[in-house]
Amino acid sequence: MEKTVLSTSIGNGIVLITLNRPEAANALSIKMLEELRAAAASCKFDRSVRCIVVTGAGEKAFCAGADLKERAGMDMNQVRRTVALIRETINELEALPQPVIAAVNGAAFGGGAELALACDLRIASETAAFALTETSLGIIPGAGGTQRLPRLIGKGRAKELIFTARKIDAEEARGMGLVEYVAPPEVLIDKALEIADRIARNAPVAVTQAKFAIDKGFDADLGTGLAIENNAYEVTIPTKDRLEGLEAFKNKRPPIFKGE
Ligand SMILES: C/C=C/C(=O)SCCNC(=O)CCNC(=O)[C@H](O)C(C)(C)COP(=O)(O)OP(=O)(O)OC[C@H]1O[C@@H](n2cnc3c(N)ncnc32)[C@H](O)[C@@H]1OP(=O)(O)O
Repeated sequence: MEKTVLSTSIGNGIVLITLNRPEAANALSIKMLEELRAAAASCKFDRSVRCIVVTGAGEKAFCAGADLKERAGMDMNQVRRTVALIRETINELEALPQPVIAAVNGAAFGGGAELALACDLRIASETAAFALTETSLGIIPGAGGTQRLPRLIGKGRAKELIFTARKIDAEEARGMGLVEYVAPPEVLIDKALEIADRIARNAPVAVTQAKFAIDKGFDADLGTGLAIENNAYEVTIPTKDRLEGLEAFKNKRPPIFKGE
């Protein structure tokens, strides 16, 4: 049976994860969720992985969210179980120690938008569109959308998008701070990989600790956040990479970081 998630190591510690159901707008079937979970788990424990890029196969959709055809045949308990699977998979992707970049190549609707929201950075194709369509389907965003969207773009804008289920294009998304960059479709992956490569060249322990400090500190009060930052900094002090950074600076050469 064809894989619905392709995980490809493309060198320099970068892994490209492709949602691969273009004929179904890359909707999150149970099989795809299980494969995505497995792909995330294999990155989590692999110290050689320094950055992950997630994209969708085809030109039309990044991810159309929950598989609504699969859902149509489910009873209420199966729906609960499937929504929990979507939520957990997206949470696990967010919790990866390495940075995760969404290369949004087309429509990111419902759970697809929520997947993008759980990534650390979002690069959108000029042809991308975003929407939390759930209220138009009689449900609410159930995979973090009601929580991550207001944290990213503010409560009022998030409420407007969620209450109206309005679709926005890539430029509007950028204006709101929902995406960091917009790129022409033909260079979207190159742009995402360029950023991934810049990240992958930095000291892995430093990058993962910076992610940890930002994510864990973001919702805390400032004092707690600064204490989290201090602890995260402490982790970098005994590393060989810190000494390599100093040595490379002294010798005016690029550092070679090993993640130790
Ligand atoms: C916790 C999470 C909750 C949720 O995620 S709720 C679901 C939220 N998702 C949506 O509201 C998206 C619904 N889909 C769409 O709006 C459109 O589709 C797209 C904009 C994504 C793509 O539009 P276009 O390029 O015109 O293609 P197309 O003909 O509509 O779709 C291609 C094939 O993909 C199937 N498909 C699209 N979305 C889903 C989906 N979410 N679940 C299952 N199948 C989907 C279609 O039916 C069709 O298939 P066929 O060719 O057999 O007619």
